[in-house]
Amino acid sequence: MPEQHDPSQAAAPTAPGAAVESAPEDPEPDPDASAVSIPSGARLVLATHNAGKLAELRAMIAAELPGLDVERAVVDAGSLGLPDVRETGTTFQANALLKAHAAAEASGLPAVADDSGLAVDVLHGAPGIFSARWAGRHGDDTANLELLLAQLGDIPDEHRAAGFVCAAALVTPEGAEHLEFGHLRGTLLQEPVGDGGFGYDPVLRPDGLDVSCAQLDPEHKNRISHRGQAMAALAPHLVALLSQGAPAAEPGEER
Ligand SMILES: O=c1nc[nH]c2c1ncn2[C@H]1C[C@H](O)[C@@H](COP(=O)(O)OP(=O)(O)OP(=O)(O)O)O1
Ligand SMILES: [Mg+2]
Repeated sequence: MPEQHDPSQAAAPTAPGAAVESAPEDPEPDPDASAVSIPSGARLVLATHNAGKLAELRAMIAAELPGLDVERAVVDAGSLGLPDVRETGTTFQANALLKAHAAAEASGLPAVADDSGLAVDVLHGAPGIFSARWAGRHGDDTANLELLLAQLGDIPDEHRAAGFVCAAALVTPEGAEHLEFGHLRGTLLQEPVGDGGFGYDPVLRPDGLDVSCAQLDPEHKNRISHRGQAMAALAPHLVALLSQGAPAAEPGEER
């Protein structure tokens, strides 16, 4: 009987940075081997499946690492085909670390993950880590926000203090971890306002401003946001990691 082997069905384990043309003739794939194909030039994985976060994280990394070719060097979990990680942790930091470890292990590249959410004072910090699934179904921003507004329907402005929280984790394939936090305090509006951003942006008015997060231009939001703060704190670690094995220093720079 001829051996059944369809190379198009085979998953190719790849070394970090290697472009794979064809599958190996190995009929017994190693279950531990990565089935992820890494585009050449990739240096960092953003371990998120949230398009809104991804756009913000890419812009932040471009701003923090001006020498980096972000288009090429920064890939995301979705485009690598990495599965969504079950967020089994009970804190933002635990879930950020879970997501970053999973992506770093699967890709062989350093990975950054963000676990974030909205914490409402009168709800003792809820929705918190349950922000993305507050209305029951994961990632339905409109349903989440409408449920929250309905729950707080009787609460007057002076008791609507809330804040975004972000834990950002950088994990290397060897398992080294860096974890940083950021917060953005504000007041929950009675109705959604603005059409920028994502998630709960239309219902949080940052302290000191008279617009919602969804009315800020992206640069302004990133400058003051929970995610912006956490990523700024992570930046020196990212710079140190990504400058390892980097080409040359700037002309004239002492080494
Ligand atoms: O700047 C923000 N502006 C508005 N809403 C935000 C923000 N930052 C987090 N949020 C909300 C969205 C989601 O309801 C939850 C994050 O949940 P979180 O599990 O961290 O992300 P996710 O599941 O959407 O994507 P992933 O886990 O793949 O990164 O908090
Ligand atoms: Mg999530």
